[in-house]
Amino acid sequence: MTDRPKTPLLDRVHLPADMKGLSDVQLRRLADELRAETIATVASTGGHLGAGLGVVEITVALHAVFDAPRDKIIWDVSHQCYPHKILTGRRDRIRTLRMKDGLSGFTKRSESSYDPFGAAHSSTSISAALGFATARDLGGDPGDAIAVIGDGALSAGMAYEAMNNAGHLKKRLIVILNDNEMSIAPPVGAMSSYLSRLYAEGPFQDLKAAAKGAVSFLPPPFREGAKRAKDMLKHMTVGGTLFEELGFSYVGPIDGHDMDQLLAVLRTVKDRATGPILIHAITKKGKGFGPAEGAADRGHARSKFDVLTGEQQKAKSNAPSYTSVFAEALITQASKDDKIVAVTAAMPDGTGLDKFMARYASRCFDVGIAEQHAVTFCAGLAAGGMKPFCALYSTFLQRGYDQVVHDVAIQRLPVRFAIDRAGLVGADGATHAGSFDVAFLANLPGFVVMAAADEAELVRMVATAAAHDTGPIAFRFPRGEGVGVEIPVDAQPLEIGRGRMIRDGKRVAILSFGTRLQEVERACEALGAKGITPTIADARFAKPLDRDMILKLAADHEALITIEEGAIGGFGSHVAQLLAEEGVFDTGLKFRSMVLPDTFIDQSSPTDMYATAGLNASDIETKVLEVLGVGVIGKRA
Ligand SMILES: Cc1ncc(C[n+]2csc(CCOP(=O)(O)OP(=O)(O)O)c2C)c(N)n1
Ligand SMILES: CC(=O)[C@@H](O)[C@H](O)COP(=O)(O)O
Ligand SMILES: [Mg+2]
Repeated sequence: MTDRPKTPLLDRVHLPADMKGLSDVQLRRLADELRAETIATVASTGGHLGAGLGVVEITVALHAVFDAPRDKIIWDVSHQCYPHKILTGRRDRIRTLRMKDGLSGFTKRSESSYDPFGAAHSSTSISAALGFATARDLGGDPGDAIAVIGDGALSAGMAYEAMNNAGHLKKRLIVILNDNEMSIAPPVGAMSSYLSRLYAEGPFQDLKAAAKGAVSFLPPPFREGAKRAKDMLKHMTVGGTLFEELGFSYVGPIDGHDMDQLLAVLRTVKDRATGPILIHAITKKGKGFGPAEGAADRGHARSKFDVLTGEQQKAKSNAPSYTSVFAEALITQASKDDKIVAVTAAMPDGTGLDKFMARYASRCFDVGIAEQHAVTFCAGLAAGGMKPFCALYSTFLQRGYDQVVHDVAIQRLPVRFAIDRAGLVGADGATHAGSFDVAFLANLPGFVVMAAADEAELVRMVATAAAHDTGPIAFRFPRGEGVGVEIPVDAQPLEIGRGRMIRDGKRVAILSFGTRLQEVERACEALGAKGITPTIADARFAKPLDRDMILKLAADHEALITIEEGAIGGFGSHVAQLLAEEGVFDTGLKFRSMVLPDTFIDQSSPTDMYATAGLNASDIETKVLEVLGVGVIGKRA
């Protein structure tokens, strides 16, 4: 391919195969264009910005040297995959990122053969890559397996489980440690300090032999830059690192933005690697976009923004976010009780614990991306006499489930689970939906499980959790803003297992668990115009259930409908179990349970996702009409 400076290279590179004839100079130019395209894309779509900007050169170098999709490039978390998507046949749809029917914000097997493994939760890449490498050696899919994992993701146990196994299996496996000295927040932990020391401690041992080889084995089109590569390779380290002790060859640290270094190292590794090898690349999160580089989170995630100034579009809302209401309520409780401590797994901003930390630094712990540890750490804190609040997103709590069962529930330890991002979250899609926590917590003996219907209820539930000392307790609340209700100043603990009546009506009772209550009220307004006035109740508790209230609702109405922002097996199932056990169905009660459907719902706005789920006001209205046998049902089967 001849270099024509006026034509953007990116317009000629639709797939990695189109990069194969490019010179190293052209590859550098391609990286610059890719960075500009990534910035322009996220400016128009919003999404994860900083991580992608940090791996632009790594992305170009990987696709130039390796042969995807035959070689499997596995991005950890995969929030950094936008440049990869642009280079792998998806540039024409890149401005649909994270939108309904658009590209996912993460890698997804069903989206492209260049995404060999889907991700969005962290620290899975080395395990998956080792799986591919092992399958290959057993006669499965051929090709190299390359995991690209961040320094933040390296705080999770899974990454070590994978390295431990890889060091033992000794399969050819390539891991690129993308070390930008950032997680979402500044990284924490001893491993992070260790990586910083590796980075800072040079000069390293010579790798002269490999350097020599680096020049000689390069095919003619790639010889450019080889001299520099040779010089650079002299300064890399071999031996003595933790990774070497685990059975990996360690190469680095290298400058992950220097294309010459990257190309030389990757070509050498591609040519010579026999067992597991880890390439330590130092990068900058947000690289090349001033407003991201200069931001505290290095541009981790952004709403749509102005490319020139970096200024982001602001959400229009007068109500505070549930997260901030939780944080303030926890601070209030902590000011009255010095046994209260709080734990986050690498999400201080996302969970609001950054505010708590600013106030009570010694009582707040960021344990890194380590949800399993967070749960058991809280169990230990509780056993030691503290009152731990374990603040996790619903979707990430999934990772700590055995710890919830084995370390917390069986020992009846009073760990308080503050479960943020409950229900459908929007643009992050199915991987981040908080769908399952009610189902997997409410079936555990002795657990108290609550859902807040609005921000005032959330404050009451924080007070309830603080006061509950006899066993585990959880409360869930959604992503985004509250409804603008008045927040109680001196919130009192709720009576455990007591729901509340919202309004009395006739014929049908709707029993809501969580923030669908607003949709229920909207539906009932519309039904009122049709002469139907349902009773509305807020269950507050999925466990223990308010048996008296539920049995009375069942006795006083011809139909009972439950609704929740969770999957089958949650609140509605517990109500059904109660009604069945009490013989209520034998008396002819009509019962419906509105839950998330048995499918993973792709990204869209939360409202649209709830429409897909059939849980919006119009769906509730339709359900009431259907159960009462009234009106025409045109909307949904
Ligand atoms: C199990 C899990 N916990 C938390 C998160 C939220 N999360 C997404 S990216 C990220 C930081 C990752 O840091 P790093 O691996 O260094 O990548 P970088 O963003 O710096 O490129 C976190 C905590 C997650 N995706 N998965
Ligand atoms: C990739 C990841 O897991 C996080 O960055 C997540 O997208 C954050 O979600 P919130 O925006 O809801 O905090
Ligand atoms: Mg990082």
